[in-house]
Amino acid sequence: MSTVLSIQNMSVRFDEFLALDDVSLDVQQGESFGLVGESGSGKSTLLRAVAGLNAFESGRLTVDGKDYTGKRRDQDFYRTVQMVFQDPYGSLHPRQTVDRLLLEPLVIHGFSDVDQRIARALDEVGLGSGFRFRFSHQLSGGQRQRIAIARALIVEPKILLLDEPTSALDASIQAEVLNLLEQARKDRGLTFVMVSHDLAVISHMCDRLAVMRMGKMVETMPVDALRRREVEAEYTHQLMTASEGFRRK
Ligand SMILES: Nc1ncnc2c1ncn2[C@@H]1O[C@H](COP(=O)(O)OP(=O)(O)OP(=O)(O)O)[C@@H](O)[C@H]1O
Repeated sequence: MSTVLSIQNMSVRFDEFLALDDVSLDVQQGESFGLVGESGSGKSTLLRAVAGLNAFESGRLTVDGKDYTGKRRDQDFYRTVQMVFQDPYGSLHPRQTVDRLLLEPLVIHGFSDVDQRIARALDEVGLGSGFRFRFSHQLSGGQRQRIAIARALIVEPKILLLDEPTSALDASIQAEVLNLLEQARKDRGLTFVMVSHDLAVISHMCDRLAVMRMGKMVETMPVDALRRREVEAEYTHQLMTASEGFRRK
């Protein structure tokens, strides 16, 4: 396995507030890596710093062998890395058709055979060509999230950054979308970095995970260790207990 995403000693500051504090992480090609931690622990900040949506003030980011700094990202980056956000309502322009939403990234990255690619992308996310000329405001939350995933996959990236991709959806739809993502990962050999507040989702979807707290990485472990409750940090125990307590209710 080779490292496809490397973060070394990354820090992000918002004015005086250190939201990400000296975080390091290597993600291997084909791996599914989870980020968990309480609200405000810096999970989204880390993902957004990789994507260039937040600048990082120090540290090193290497993606597919190329170094990136600050917020600047080039076309290679967006061919390699795509991001799917939590809110399927906010992430798609409501007055654009599905066709237009899927065409845009293909044009930006200079793909030809756009019709076949759009048809294939819609099939892959289980919607089919009947959805092609719908406006995104005519779609349910789950359908929108499928389009957001299709839009990310259509440029054939290597890495998907997934920021709570199913937490805005109903439980039954959540499972469908997670299965769809897992299938796409298997079929395409994708690498995932996935943020979730839900340990069960991370346990189901990921090979390894990192626990974050107050901008720091508390511990990194294989998901098997989480399942066997073989965790080292007291904070990880607290997170596990909190999530089990919530589930029992
Ligand atoms: N643009 C910003 N300006 C100022 N502070 C910010 C900004 N973005 C995030 N923060 C702060 O950084 C901290 C980490 O936020 P972040 O969104 O990364 O947390 P999170 O772990 O993803 O939480 P959640 O699970 O609630 O999404 C929080 O205290 C947040 O208020």
